[in-house]
Amino acid sequence: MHTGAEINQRIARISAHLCPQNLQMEDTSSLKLAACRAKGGAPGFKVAVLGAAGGIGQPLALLMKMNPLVSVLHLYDVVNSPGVAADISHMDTGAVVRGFLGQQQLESALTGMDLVIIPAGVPRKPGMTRDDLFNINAGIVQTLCEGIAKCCPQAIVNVISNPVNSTVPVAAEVFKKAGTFDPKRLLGVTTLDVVRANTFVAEVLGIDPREVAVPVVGGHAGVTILPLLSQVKPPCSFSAEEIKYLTDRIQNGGTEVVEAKAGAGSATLSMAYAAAKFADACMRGLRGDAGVVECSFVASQVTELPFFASKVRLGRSGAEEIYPLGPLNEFERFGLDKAKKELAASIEKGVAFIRK
Ligand SMILES: NC(=O)c1ccc[n+]([C@@H]2O[C@H](COP(=O)([O-])OP(=O)(O)OC[C@H]3O[C@@H](n4cnc5c(N)ncnc54)[C@H](O)[C@@H]3O)[C@@H](O)[C@H]2O)c1
Ligand SMILES: O=C(O)C[C@H](O)C(=O)O
Repeated sequence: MHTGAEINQRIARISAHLCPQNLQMEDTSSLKLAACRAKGGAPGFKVAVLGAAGGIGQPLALLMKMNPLVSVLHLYDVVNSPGVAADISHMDTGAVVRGFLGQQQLESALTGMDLVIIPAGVPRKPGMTRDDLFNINAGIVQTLCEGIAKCCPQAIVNVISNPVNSTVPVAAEVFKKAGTFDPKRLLGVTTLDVVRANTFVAEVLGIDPREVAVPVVGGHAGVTILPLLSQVKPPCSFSAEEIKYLTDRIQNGGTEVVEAKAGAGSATLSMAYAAAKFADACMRGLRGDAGVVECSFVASQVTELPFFASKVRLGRSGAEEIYPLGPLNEFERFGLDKAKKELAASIEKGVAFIRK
């Protein structure tokens, strides 16, 4: 026999699980119950996806729900997140899913998170550059990072929103202003460039892309995307024609998808795959795994620029080691000079947006 109070508690717990987006900030009893559920679940990391109802956000939420390293998954958006959360929450994997809708629930979405992934923002249409997204997306990233600084300043932050070359500096400035900036914990996601490079190089070599590792350095837009084809693993050589073809295709992979989608957005599925791969690497680093190395756009001293993408070793505190670029050939040195010129302006634009 259950008492009336026990039955009420059980109903509250089930409804918090089914409709977690309905939880109010002041509804502390439901929040406590939801927290108990999380504690009772599999050990792992608490992850928030901001922009979870979007083209990237939805498949990324699905992939994070499938990741055994995730114990709690918070899905935040300004539209449609309750539906996405309800849908994803029916998957019989370990992570407890909660949805959060609108600015008034941002703080609840962020509190206690270990890893925050940001794919919120508008995507490109044909004819646009990533920089054309700056005016809208910089403001979105600013608001979300202000929430992170307040509610989970220790979290690892993965920035996907474009233009990454500027939104990462925006995020850094927000954190500096709040006194919470830790350069090791702020990572711009450039994994899609590496994923594309591995795929296109494997096609040319006629081998399995899973056997290929191409370092891609610099940034995440046009000529700032610099694949180091002289450092491909397994070691191989390319003709001058192949180098030109591969470099152009890797640098314009995003535009290739934007044009193919013909106004319906930019890469979402391959991006969700890339973001999930990078988030998994971040969590393996947080767990203390050795030798977790990925390319990422981070605060860096590898060049004279304050931010640069290169190989980083991910550990318990984020990007614990940033590797130098290694020997570059003449083609790559030329590409690096071009990349740095464009990157300097994009970084400055992001910094100025907050310091204005
Ligand atoms: N880093 C990369 O390699 C990479 C790759 C692909 C796309 N992107 C970028 O990712 C971003 C998202 O792309 P998408 O295709 O998912 O776009 P989308 O329009 O499909 O989804 C964006 C989502 O963000 C949400 N959003 C808008 N403002 C928000 C706010 N203030 N708080 C929370 N959520 C908010 C929207 O409601 C929407 O659900 C774009 O800026 C795009 O350029 C980056
Ligand atoms: O190209 C875009 O606008 C989206 C993204 O940056 C990509 O590389 O696919």
